[in-house]
Amino acid sequence: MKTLEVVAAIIVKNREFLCMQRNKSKFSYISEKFEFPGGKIEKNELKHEALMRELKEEMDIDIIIGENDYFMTVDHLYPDFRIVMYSYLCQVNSLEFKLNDHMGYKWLPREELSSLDWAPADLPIVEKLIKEE
Ligand SMILES: Nc1nc2c([nH]c(=O)n2[C@H]2C[C@H](O)[C@@H](COP(=O)(O)OP(=O)(O)OP(=O)(O)O)O2)c(=O)[nH]1
Repeated sequence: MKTLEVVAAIIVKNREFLCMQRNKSKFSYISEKFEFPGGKIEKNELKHEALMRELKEEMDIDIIIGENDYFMTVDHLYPDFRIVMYSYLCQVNSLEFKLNDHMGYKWLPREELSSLDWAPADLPIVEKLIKEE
């Protein structure tokens, strides 16, 4: 089975988390689900560099992400592929972004994160965010 290495950004502003809604997909289990923005790491890319590139491409966001912002790794088996997802936590004071690649978004406080229909691989991240305070 194919393994995808993915990076994702947990962006926090005024104690609210940026939750992005994926577009429709042929894979029902990720279609229109919520996720943390990011994408696949390309060959020879460092993880935090891949994440900055993806945020620029998908949302026109310029933020600096460093190895120190690492939050957790999720290893999840979907029916058609496996993903290993490295997440990074980024605090911002203000943020403008575009929806180049998503159908919508929500800013939610920690206690409301579990109300969304998340991509299954994101659930361990959401759980850890809810527990940490
Ligand atoms: N970016 C991101 N991907 C996630 C999350 N949760 C989750 O299961 N995924 C899955 C969905 C996709 O199968 C894969 C990431 O692919 P992607 O489509 O976002 O990445 P990409 O921009 O590099 O892809 P592409 O459209 O260029 O092929 O990881 C998440 O929180 N963020």
